[in-house]
Amino acid sequence: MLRSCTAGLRSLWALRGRREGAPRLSADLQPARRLFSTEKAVHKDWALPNPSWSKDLKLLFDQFMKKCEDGSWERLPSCKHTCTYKSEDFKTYFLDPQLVEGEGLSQAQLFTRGFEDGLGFEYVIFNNNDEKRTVCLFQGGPYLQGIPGFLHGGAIATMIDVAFGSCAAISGGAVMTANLNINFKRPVPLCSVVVIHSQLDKLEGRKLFVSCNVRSVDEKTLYSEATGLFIKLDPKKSST
Ligand SMILES: CCCCC/C=C\C/C=C\CCCCCCCC(=O)SCCNC(=O)CCNC(=O)[C@H](O)C(C)(C)COP(=O)(O)OP(=O)(O)OC[C@H]1O[C@@H](n2cnc3c(N)ncnc32)[C@H](O)[C@@H]1OP(=O)(O)O
Repeated sequence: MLRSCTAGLRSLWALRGRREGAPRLSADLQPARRLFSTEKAVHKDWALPNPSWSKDLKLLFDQFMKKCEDGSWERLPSCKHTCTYKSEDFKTYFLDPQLVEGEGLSQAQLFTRGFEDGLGFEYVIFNNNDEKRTVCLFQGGPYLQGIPGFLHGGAIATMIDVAFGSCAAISGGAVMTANLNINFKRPVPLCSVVVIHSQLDKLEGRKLFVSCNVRSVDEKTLYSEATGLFIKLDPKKSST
C-alpha cells in the first residue's frame, strides 16, 4: 500500500495545480451560503475530485452528490484562504486591523488545504441541515504519517476538528473549539478513505455539543469516536 502511495507521488506532483478552474458543481450552497462566502471573488473550491482521489473516495463523492439532488444534502465548498469565512464575520471577531489586513494574514491558509494534491488532507464535507449532521469523506495522504503505514493521530484529530467545526458553524455561525475528546480505537491505514459522521447533539445557549464516529468505507471498522464542545463567539468579547 505504501509503495503504491509513494509511486503515485511523482504523477501527483506532475498533476499539481490541475484543480485550478475545476467546474463548480450544482446542488451545493443552501444553508451554508450564509456562512461560506464565495460571492465577491471567484476562489478555487478544493472540495472537488482531483486525480489523487482513490476509487473509493470518488465513488462515495458521487453517491453523496446524488443525495444532494433532492436538496436534503449539500456539499460544502472549501477555500484555502479566508474566503471560507464571510469576511464581515471574520472582522467582527478578530478586530485587530493589523492582523486582518497586515502581512500576518497575507500568507495565511487553512491548515488542511496547505498540501499538494494527494499528499495531505483530501476531503469533502456534506451537510444535512434537517438532521443537523455532516459526513466528511477523508483520504489522508503520505505526508500525514505517524506510526509507519498509518495516519498520525494529530491528523485524525485535525480532520475531526474541521468536520466538527463545519457541523457546529452551520448552526452556530462563528464558533471555536473549546473541547475535543477522541478515543482512537484502531489505527487508520495511510492513504485509505474514512468516513466521519458528525452530528450536533445539543445546543445550549452559546454551547454546541457535537459527536462523531470515524469508520471505514465498508463501515466494518470503527477507527475513532469523539465528542466536541464549540462555543459561539460573543461579539462583545475580543478573541485576541
Ligand atoms: C471566527 C469565525 C469562524 C467562522 C467559522 C466558520 C466556518 C467554518 C468553516 C470551515 C471549517 C473550518 C473548521 C476549522 C476548525 C478549526 C477550529 C479551531 O481550530 S478553533 C482553535 C482552537 N480553539 C481555540 O483556540 C479556542 C480558545 N478558547 C477561547 O477562545 C475561548 O475559551 C472560547 C472558546 C471562545 C470561549 O470563551 P468565551 O469567553 O466566549 O466564553 P466563556 O469562557 O464565557 O464560556 C462560555 C460557556 O462555555 C463554557 N466553556 C467554555 N470552554 C469550555 C470548556 N473547555 N469545557 C467546558 N465548558 C466550557 C463556559 O463554562 C461557559 O459556560 P456557562 O455559560 O454555562 O457558564
